[in-house]
Amino acid sequence: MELDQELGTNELFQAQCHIYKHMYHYMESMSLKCAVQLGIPDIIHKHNQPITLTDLASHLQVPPIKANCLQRVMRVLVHSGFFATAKVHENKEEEGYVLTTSSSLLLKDSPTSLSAAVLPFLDPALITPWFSLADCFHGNELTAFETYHGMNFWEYGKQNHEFINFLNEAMACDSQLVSLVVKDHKEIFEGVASLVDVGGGTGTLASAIADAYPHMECTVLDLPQVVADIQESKSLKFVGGDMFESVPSAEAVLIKSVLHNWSDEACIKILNRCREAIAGSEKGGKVIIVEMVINDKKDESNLAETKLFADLQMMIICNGRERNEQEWARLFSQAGFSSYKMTATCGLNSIIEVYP
Ligand SMILES: C[S@@+](CC[C@H](N)C(=O)[O-])C[C@H]1O[C@@H](n2cnc3c(N)ncnc32)[C@H](O)[C@@H]1O
Ligand SMILES: O=c1cc(-c2ccc(O)c(O)c2)oc2c(O)c(O)ccc12
Repeated sequence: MELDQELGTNELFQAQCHIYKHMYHYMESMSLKCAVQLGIPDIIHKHNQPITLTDLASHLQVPPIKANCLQRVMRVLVHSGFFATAKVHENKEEEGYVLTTSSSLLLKDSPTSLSAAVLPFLDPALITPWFSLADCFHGNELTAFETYHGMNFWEYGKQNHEFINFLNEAMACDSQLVSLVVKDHKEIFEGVASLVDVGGGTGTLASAIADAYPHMECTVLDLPQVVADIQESKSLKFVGGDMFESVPSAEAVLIKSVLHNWSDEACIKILNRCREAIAGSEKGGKVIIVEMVINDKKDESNLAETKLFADLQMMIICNGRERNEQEWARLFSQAGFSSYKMTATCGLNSIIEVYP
C-alpha cells in the first residue's frame, strides 16, 4: 500500500517535470538563436582549441558581471548537444568549449551552413502567430499567422521584402544541404535532358544539379520578384511566372519544399501544371518531389518529432502541411498521375519520383 502510494507520488513528480520541460522548451530555441546571433560557433572554431569561458567572454566583449550569464546559456547548449567541453591542456583541470557536429553546421562560412536558417525561422514574424493559436480554433477559418498579423503569409511577404529575402536565404541554405546528395542519385537524374525547378527560389538546388549533370538544360521558375535580379548562366536559366498558371515544358519537373506551403486543393492545381509541363516528353517525363514524408511510427523519435513540428509551422503560417505517404499518394492520383516511387531519403526530406 505504502509502496503504491510512493510510486504514485513519483509519477506525479515525473509529470511535474514533464510539464515544466515543455513550458520551458522554447528556451532551447532562444538559446540557439542567441548563440548564432553572437557568432559563438565561429569564435570557437577560429580559436582552434577548447575555448575557456573567460576567452569566449573576452571575444564577445561581455562585461565581467555578465560572464556568469554566458556560462549559464552555454551550459544549456552543452546539455542539448550544441557544444561539448574538453580539457584545454592535457594534465590540467581547466575545461573549454568545443564544437559538436550540430554547431559545426552553424559555421557561417561552411558551404553547408544552416546558420542563415536559424534567424529567419526564429524571427518574431513567425513566432508571434503562436500567441493566436488557441484563438484561431474558434470563430473563423484564418490561420494563426493571419489572426495575428491581420494579413496572410503571402501578402505579408509582398509588403516585407526584407523578410521574404531573409526567408529565401534560409531555404537556400536548406537546399545547399540537400544538394550534397544530388550526385549520389544518378538513377534519378542521369539521362534527363531538361529539368525545371518549380518554386526553385534563387536556384541553389538547380545549380548543383546543373553542375553535377552538365548535359542537362536547367531552368528555375519562381515569382518574378524573386528571380528579377538573378544573373543567368549558360547552364541555368531563370523564368519569372506563376506555377498556378503554367510551368515551362521539360523532361522532368523538380519541386522542393513548395507543396508543403499549400492546401491539398492548391497542390492538385500545381501538380496538374507540372504534369502538363512534362506531357510533351518522349520518355514520358516525371516529377521529382523533395519534401518531408511523415512516418511517425517508423521514424526515429527525433526525426519524427521534427517533421511533426515542421507540419505545425506550415499549419500556423500558411495552411500548408507535411504529409504522410497515404496523403501524398492521394494527391498524386487526384492530379492525374499513375504511379510514384518513394525511395531516396536525405535527412528530413524524401525524394519522390511521380509518373504520369
Ligand atoms: C519554401 S520556398 C522553397 C524554395 C526552394 N524550392 C528551396 O527548397 O530552397 C517556396 C518557393 O515558392 C515560390 N513561390 C510561391 N508562390 C509561387 C508561384 N505562384 N509561382 C512560382 N513560385 C512560387 C516562393 O517564391 C519560394 O521561392
Ligand atoms: O520553418 C520553415 C521550415 C521549412 C523547411 C525546413 C527544413 C526542410 O528540409 C524543408 O524542406 C523546409 O520550410 C519553411 C517554408 O517553406 C516556409 O515557407 C516558411 C517556413 C519554413
